[in-house]
Amino acid sequence: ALRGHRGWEKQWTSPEPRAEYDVVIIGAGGHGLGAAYYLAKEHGITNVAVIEKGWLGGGNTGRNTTIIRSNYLYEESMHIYEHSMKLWEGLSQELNYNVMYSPRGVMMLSHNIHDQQSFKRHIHANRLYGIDNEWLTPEQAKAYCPPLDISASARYPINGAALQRRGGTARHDAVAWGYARAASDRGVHIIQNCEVTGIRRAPDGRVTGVETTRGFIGARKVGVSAAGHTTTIMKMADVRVPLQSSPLQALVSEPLKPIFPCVVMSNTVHAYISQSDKGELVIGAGTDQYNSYSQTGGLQIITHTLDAICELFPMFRRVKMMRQWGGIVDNTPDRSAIQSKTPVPGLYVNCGWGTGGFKATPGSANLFAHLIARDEPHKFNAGLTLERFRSGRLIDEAAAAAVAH
Ligand SMILES: Cc1cc2nc3c(=O)[nH]c(=O)nc-3n(C[C@H](O)[C@H](O)[C@H](O)COP(=O)(O)OP(=O)(O)OC[C@H]3O[C@@H](n4cnc5c(N)ncnc54)[C@H](O)[C@@H]3O)c2cc1C
Ligand SMILES: CSCC(=O)[O-]
Repeated sequence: ALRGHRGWEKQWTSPEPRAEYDVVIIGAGGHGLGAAYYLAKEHGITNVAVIEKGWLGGGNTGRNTTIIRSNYLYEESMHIYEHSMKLWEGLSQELNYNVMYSPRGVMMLSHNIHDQQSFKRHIHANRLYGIDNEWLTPEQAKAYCPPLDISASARYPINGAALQRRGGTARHDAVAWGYARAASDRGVHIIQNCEVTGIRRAPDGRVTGVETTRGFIGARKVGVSAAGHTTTIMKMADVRVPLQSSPLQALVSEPLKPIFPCVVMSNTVHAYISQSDKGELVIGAGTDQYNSYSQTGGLQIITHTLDAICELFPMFRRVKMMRQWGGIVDNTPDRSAIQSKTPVPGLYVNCGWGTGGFKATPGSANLFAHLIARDEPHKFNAGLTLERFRSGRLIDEAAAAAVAH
């Protein structure tokens, strides 16, 4: 129950933009809204505006399959995803908004010796860092998720699985709404239906504000948190960012009685599945193989994914699909995020979360706020620099990305 339930009055204000703010954040997704909240709450910076071209939460934050986990390979990744996981565990209380965090377990299926070696490497690395992750035999995987077909005649044989029991799901809309209300309560302005069309700079190169469809808005600091649209925005400041924007699709089935107890993912067959609290099977696919800003995607991608789901879980072969959609994900060459200062003084960028940034929402927001407020990274996001693509100090998480990207 929400403490001090507020009835149905407005959840957040929708003010006219001021002429100037201390900080402007471009993008009212979970990352941008959360960063504004933490700027106010942890750094006392409340003269902040989050500028959103559409409606808050309407981007990937409201379009994802809500999987949360921290079982990545490298220390830089484990820092930020585990920081996030710990924030997820207390987020409903922090925001006084039920984000429906559900640690039901995330199980990554192994189909061949390569999968097995890769997952066991992740398990050992995670355990060294203090992150829970364990190897299951096929029989143990079936016991944890009874609908799974582990028979020897299965189209995609299973030789084991990696289980993170603290992994799970959360309600994506609620995360955006919770951060928006909490930020707004602390004086942050959320300016929706206001597209950023330019980034203005002073003669010495420093950022001075953003051009928008509702006029110029001045700011000493600008944080870009626009996911699939990052490259087009950073180009407004002559900053190139190594991202590929492409569609990632998901779909939901007709509602069923509770039948699916956890999250199951398969890198090899490009499919993952969970069941929402409304009873729908929530199914995700790999990315489309082309760059695009369309929030749709190719039919062949989801039919392949449904083939895989039907082979892994034969009992779902007669279930009807109800709705399909896509988002535009921003993948970096090494499949790790960028949270960094830029060559433009006062301009900061948070991007590259690709297909896996929902799980990072609270951690990323918290650390992006730190970077903007202090003009230097926290130790947990210090490795996520734009510079690494020049130095070659990459953080290769393609295997942990979990589906074909
Ligand atoms: C189908 C799908 C499934 C996914 N599943 C998972 C999952 O299970 N687990 C997981 O961890 N991750 C998942 N992801 C990835 C995750 O959704 C994203 O990485 C994450 O939500 C990004 O959050 P964000 O706040 O950075 O971006 P967004 O929520 O996309 O917010 C960016 C905002 O910037 C706004 N914007 C863009 N350009 C401008 C402009 N010029 N002016 C003003 N505003 C602008 C957009 O309108 C948008 O609202 C999935 C993504 C998709 C598409
Ligand atoms: C879209 S893949 C979801 C994840 O990274 O756990």
